[in-house]
Amino acid sequence: MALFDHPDGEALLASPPLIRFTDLLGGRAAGTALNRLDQELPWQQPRLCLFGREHPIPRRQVWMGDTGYRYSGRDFTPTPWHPTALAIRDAVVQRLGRAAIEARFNSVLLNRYANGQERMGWHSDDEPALGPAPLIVGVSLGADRPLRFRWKDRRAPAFNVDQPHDSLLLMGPGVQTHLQHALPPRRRGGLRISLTFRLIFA
Ligand SMILES: O=C(O)CCC(=O)C(=O)O
Ligand SMILES: [Fe+2]
Repeated sequence: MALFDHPDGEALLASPPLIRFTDLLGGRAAGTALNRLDQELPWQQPRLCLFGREHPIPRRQVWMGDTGYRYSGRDFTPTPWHPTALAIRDAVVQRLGRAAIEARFNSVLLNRYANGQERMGWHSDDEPALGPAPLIVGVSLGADRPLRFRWKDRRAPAFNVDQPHDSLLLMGPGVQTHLQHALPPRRRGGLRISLTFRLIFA
């Protein structure tokens, strides 16, 4: 079976591969996971330097995993694995395994958006420590906020990907090379927590 054949995923792009899977944990478990992560993690709002000025990021975040991480010129020491994040990681690996996609993750960035105003700007997850062709998986819990993609060479129009509660979005090899993504603000929208799983090479 080819690497990106996917029995129950929905291919939003074939090349580079962008595939969405829904109903990752199941209704009750997904709600419980959202609540536990919301209440039990040490959410932080670091200040980042942008165009020479420091701003608090417009969301909260936690780095979790086995290795430190460098992001926007800052070093982050990870929080130890929370059991809920580990359970979600296991569910992701299993679900992808059923689609014949082999994945391994040693790190996750959790983002907490309290409301529609909180957001993430345009970027690619292309830090050298992720290797040249990373497989990154984003899991969404809570409010449905679309992720917006644009091609770096503007060869095709930008597009939105819906990220319903309890879904996962796989960004396969090449996605970070050729596209950027952002989580734009929305007029409405409640709490959302995303987990983006990565494999970091020490
Ligand atoms: O919250 C999201 O859906 C986007 C997260 C993201 O792009 C990231 O963690 O790098
Ligand atoms: Fe990202």
